[in-house]
Amino acid sequence: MNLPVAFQNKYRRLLGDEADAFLASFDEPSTSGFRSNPLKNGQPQATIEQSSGRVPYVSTGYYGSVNGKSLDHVTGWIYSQEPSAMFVGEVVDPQPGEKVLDLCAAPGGKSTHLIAKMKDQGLLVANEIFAKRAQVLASNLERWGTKNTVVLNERPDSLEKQFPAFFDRILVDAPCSGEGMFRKEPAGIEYWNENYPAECANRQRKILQSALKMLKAGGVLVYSTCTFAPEEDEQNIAWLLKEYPALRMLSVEKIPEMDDGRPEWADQNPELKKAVRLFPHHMKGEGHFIAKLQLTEQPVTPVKKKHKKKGRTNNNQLTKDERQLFEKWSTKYLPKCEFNNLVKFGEQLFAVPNGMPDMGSLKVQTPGLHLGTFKKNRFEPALALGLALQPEQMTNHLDITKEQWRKYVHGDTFNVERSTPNGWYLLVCEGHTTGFGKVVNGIVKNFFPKGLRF
Ligand SMILES: C[S@@+](CC[C@H](N)C(=O)[O-])C[C@H]1O[C@@H](n2cnc3c(N)ncnc32)[C@H](O)[C@@H]1O
Repeated sequence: MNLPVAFQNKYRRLLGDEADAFLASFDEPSTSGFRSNPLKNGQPQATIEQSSGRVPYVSTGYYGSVNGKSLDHVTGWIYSQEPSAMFVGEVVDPQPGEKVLDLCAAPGGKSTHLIAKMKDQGLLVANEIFAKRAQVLASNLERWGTKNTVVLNERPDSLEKQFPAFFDRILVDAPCSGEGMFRKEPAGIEYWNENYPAECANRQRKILQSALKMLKAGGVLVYSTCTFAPEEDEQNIAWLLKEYPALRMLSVEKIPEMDDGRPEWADQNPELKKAVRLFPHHMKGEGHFIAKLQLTEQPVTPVKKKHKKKGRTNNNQLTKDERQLFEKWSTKYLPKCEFNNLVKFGEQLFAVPNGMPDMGSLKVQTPGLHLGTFKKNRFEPALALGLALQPEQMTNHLDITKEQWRKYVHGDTFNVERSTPNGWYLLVCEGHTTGFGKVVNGIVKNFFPKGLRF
């Protein structure tokens, strides 16, 4: 790989004897991987059989690539993620019932991992600053089948006022110079110059300042990058520890192939050893830096008074007729499920997770579980609801063949036995809930969203 000379010189200076092995690793093929989804009702056997083994530090992690059109992928039984990035979710280690923020979340590798570790209990706020990327994030989380995730599309400093000292854990998986992505995306090398890591470090510090205003006393902050640059890694953590005396480093349990953080690449503070470096010349994966910190006391920054924002407008409230329509539908088809905090955005119905404060004027991509759409006098269930259900939760579920599933994702109708009663069905293929279909006189009408068909 054609690495810039200044890049090579920098890492020769930093790594000494190890530099040859480090620089040679850029000529090796990149490593891919995937995680299985414990929120679903089975194991993605078909994909696991194609894998080349388990990732030793993530119980749901495997080495191997993913077919984006496979049943396992389309129904969210797996998420494609580079193996060293998988360690971040393990370090965050969120617990069921907690309030967690993933501040730089798209496309959703870490968010899907975090909500899985939370057993989909509590609240995950997944935020992404760029609108297009926030859409991709929402779509990936929809496939994953989460009920307790809100997707926002905000700048970190706009969130501060809405969530003062609110979260138990915050992940800042920061935008960075991406040196660990050079093997996968060699085009990234073109952006690199000697000053680029320092520019990224400035932006990262601003994001960290916002994050700290949203962390509870006793809360945990995890900072990660996919770059090797000390400016963005140890030097940013050294800066945090100086700037915020109420922060302390927490140890990260490492496997032998993982490296300690390098105090000598920052201000010599030995605490920096508690951070972890994943290097591509020491282990399988593209590389990462992760540091875990705890806020020991009251929030370090004076919490700004929450501005009184306009509450949810009447447009978000359901009319009596709509409420009755949904209740009738859910009593018939989902008698064992309970949906709280119902809100409407346009004609779309959502269940907002418990514990989510008023969203005021925030840019909301998805305010919770998308239940469906009101259409004149009908309620039409959403794909997200279908993907968040277990087959036995729905009164009617229909086992379909792989061939029928292919017709479904292509947007076609297909036939079932004429004696099948009319009504809504959760379509289940080889144990995977795939979405809804409506049986009308032996024909399954297709409700797979147009934009996702293939
Ligand atoms: C390393 S990526 C996140 C990857 C994601 N956590 C995952 O695991 O899939 C960093 C993200 O930060 C976003 N970003 C860029 N500039 C930002 C800023 N100034 N503040 C917050 N996020 C930013 C990028 O759009 C990008 O989606």
